[in-house]
Amino acid sequence: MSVLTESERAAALEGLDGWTFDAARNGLARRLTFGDFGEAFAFMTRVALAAEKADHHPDWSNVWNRVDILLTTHDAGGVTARDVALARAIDAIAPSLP
Ligand SMILES: C[C@H](O)[C@H](O)[C@H]1CNC2=NC(N)=NC(=O)C2=N1
Repeated sequence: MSVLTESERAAALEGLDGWTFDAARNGLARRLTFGDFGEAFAFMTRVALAAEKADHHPDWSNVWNRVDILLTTHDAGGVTARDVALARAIDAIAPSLP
């Protein structure tokens, strides 16, 4: 899996919801805020299942109702189509939460 070019990455970002490119960490970043910890963790559980199924995993952290996600492909050293696919899956999960 090869790292996307700058223009491929920019095009991918246009189709995503609330993601930016974090140049310092070389990944796609999104922060989500929920009503409380339970909602945040329910979201993380669903993302974890999708990530495991795809064998592609987020770098992320959670503080109470906030989840910070960074998607990068460690094996390739940057953003690949696998990160874009996982970002899409996360976007599909996020709005379906109560
Ligand atoms: C062996 C296995 O396919 C790899 O280690 C996978 C697992 N999940 C992964 N997740 C991410 N984000 N990057 C990877 O390079 C990666 N590699």
